[in-house]
Amino acid sequence: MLITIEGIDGSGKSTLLVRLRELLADLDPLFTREPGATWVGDSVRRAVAERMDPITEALLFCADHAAHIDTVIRPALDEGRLVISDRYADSRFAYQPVVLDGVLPDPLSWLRRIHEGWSIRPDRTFLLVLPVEDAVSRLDPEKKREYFENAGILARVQENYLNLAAADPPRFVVVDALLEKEEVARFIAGEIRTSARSSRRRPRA
Ligand SMILES: Nc1ncnc2c1ncn2[C@@H]1O[C@H](COP(=O)(O)OP(=O)(O)O)[C@@H](O)[C@H]1O
Ligand SMILES: Cc1cn([C@H]2C[C@H](O)[C@@H](COP(=O)(O)OP(=O)(O)O)O2)c(=O)[nH]c1=O
Repeated sequence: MLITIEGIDGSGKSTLLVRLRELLADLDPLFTREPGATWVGDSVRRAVAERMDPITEALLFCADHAAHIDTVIRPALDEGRLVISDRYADSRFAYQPVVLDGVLPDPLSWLRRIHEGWSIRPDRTFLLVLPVEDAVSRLDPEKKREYFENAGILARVQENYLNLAAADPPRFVVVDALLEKEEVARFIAGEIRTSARSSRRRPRA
């Protein structure tokens, strides 16, 4: 079963993942992430840091996804493991339309098309949602920021995420990321357990 965790920068994904490792240890999940589960992720980070053109950036994120599926996700799912990914395809569908706005006529359709036929659809996606000002105030002022990490861009990214969730309610669980950390983690861990118990075969995209 494939579970993905999504949300804007500062929504609490990394914090949640640390706690899920403890709370779900008995299920022996494989924890992974995008970008950066393979060396292709280094190219993505470089492209983002150098502000390469948006098409190059989107295709590199996509290449990272393909390598991630091939080397990490598919082998683990084939072994019947529970896989939990910190960001996945929905990050592309939420972030890149903002970056590609004005570059392509319909960025979301283009992004969906280039995932078709090979990407694996998650069984469940937990989307952490909070007011953008709260997310920005949580970001570490000492850490170098990607250009995505500004309130104007993140507001549009979060709107895209909410539209994705509204279009696919069986898959998405929208979680209030302002709740106390432990409450967020326990709720999501409980939902993953329930899904893991009831899962039979995993559907593919
Ligand atoms: N539920 C929460 N309530 C308050 N602060 C939180 C919560 N979750 C995370 N944080 C804090 O917010 C900051 C950003 O969280 P982080 O997990 O790094 O977010 P992300 O990985 O989504 O960018 C960290 O300082 C973290 O301790
Ligand atoms: C996976 C993915 C991430 N991103 C963005 C979200 C983040 O701002 C940035 C890096 O992701 P991430 O590594 O999660 O952020 P952090 O540096 O806080 O650990 O890339 C995209 O724009 N598209 C994508 O497909």
